[in-house]
Amino acid sequence: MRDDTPTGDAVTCTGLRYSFGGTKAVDGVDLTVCAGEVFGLLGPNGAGKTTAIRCVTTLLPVPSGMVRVFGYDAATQKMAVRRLLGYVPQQLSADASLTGRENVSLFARVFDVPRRERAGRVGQALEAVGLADAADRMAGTYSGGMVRRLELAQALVSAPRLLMLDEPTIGLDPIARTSVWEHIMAVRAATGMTVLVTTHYMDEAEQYCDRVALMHKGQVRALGTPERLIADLRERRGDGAVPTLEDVFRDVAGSGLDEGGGEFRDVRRTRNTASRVG
Ligand SMILES: Nc1ncnc2c1ncn2[C@@H]1O[C@H](COP(=O)(O)OP(=O)(O)OP(=O)(O)O)[C@@H](O)[C@H]1O
Repeated sequence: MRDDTPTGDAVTCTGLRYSFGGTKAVDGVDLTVCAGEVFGLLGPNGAGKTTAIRCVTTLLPVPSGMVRVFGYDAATQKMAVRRLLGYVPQQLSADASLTGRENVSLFARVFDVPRRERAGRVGQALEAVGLADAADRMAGTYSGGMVRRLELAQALVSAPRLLMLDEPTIGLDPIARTSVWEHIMAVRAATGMTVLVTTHYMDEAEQYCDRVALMHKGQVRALGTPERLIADLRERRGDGAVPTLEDVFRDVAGSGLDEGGGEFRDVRRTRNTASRVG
């Protein structure tokens, strides 16, 4: 019998590069996401986070370097990689004119959840994100936090081993942000899935991520547990003050962090995402 249980590290990127014309969006990224951890890819607008994770999802090709997901090559074994993934993109992926249940059912069909298991799995996914009671309402009537949780259910219905979330809490109020994270963490605790998340909310990363990579201008400038990165900066500064993860970021990114903060396209996309869930 074939054993499909994925083994080894969840994600390995080696020398990953991706350019849009002359723009080096990802400029030589090396990182490993261990199985079962919550890994945060952090950085300001335009740092290269979305491009990097799109390469991992196989939505973008890997023109240079290597990306592996549980050992499968994202360039040559796309379908094997896709079968292991759940992905919540920044752009809206729920249909406002369908109910929550219909939206999740659609994803169950797309991801080939066996017909006889479908209704049960859709119900479980909605339950897992706290939407069981609202499942038969139109998604158009949901609050921003509920829409994000619905998108989470869509990604969870295929029981992914690796859940990838691009800015899952952008534009949400603090209560809705906490609720999204609590549901992610509960599913992760129940299933042992790996979570790879991009965010520019340093406080969330500090609270929920086991390890983080700080990206700036297409490169990983620091990588480790939030505690280690903070302790290292504290030691370097030697003034007794306890820095935050944001201080660490400013330290590794230098003054570049304040210059512009991404191109117009990046800011506009962030605003669009924020306003459609807000
Ligand atoms: N489709 C595209 N065409 C041209 N350039 C792009 C495109 N998508 C991204 N870029 C550029 O690539 C760089 C990295 O963008 P990317 O979206 O990966 O950053 P990000 O860290 O995810 O930003 P954000 O937080 O705004 O999502 C930026 O300079 C951006 O302008």
